[in-house]
Amino acid sequence: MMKKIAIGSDHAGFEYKEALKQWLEKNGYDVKDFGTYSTASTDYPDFAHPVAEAVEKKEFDQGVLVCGSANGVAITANKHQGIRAAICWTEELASLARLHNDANIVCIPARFISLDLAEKITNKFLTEAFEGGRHANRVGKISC
Ligand SMILES: O=C(CO)[C@H](O)[C@H](O)[C@H](O)COP(=O)(O)O
Repeated sequence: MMKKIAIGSDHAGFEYKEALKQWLEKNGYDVKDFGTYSTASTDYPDFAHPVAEAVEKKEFDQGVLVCGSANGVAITANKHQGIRAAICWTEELASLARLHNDANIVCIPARFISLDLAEKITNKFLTEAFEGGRHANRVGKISC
């Protein structure tokens, strides 16, 4: 079955978000775009909250959020109880975010990495599975 992915960005992440959306569709993912829809200046919580809420409600399997540094979208998404949003700037970090942290949203820093690397990170994040075991105990202790 096609994996359902929620994607969103602010103005700083708009171009990468558009490119990642195309890449995801080309690679067989079912994608919903939560905006923004242009490079006009915006506020990242307006897009990070809807994506996080949709993933939290399990309407989507995973999420992709993009902003300039990835800090804003990650901080916002992690306010949601059911969300583990991870800032990833290497493929190995994306891999570890899945294997060890069972992260469900990948946060891409568009102003600091190439688009090619952003695609590789997204691919790694969406294809790795949580290892469970000792990591499940730790993930279980995150919520307060
Ligand atoms: O990186 C971000 C938040 O963590 C945002 O994408 C913004 O780009 C950043 O805050 C800078 O804002 P600006 O209005 O683009 O200067």
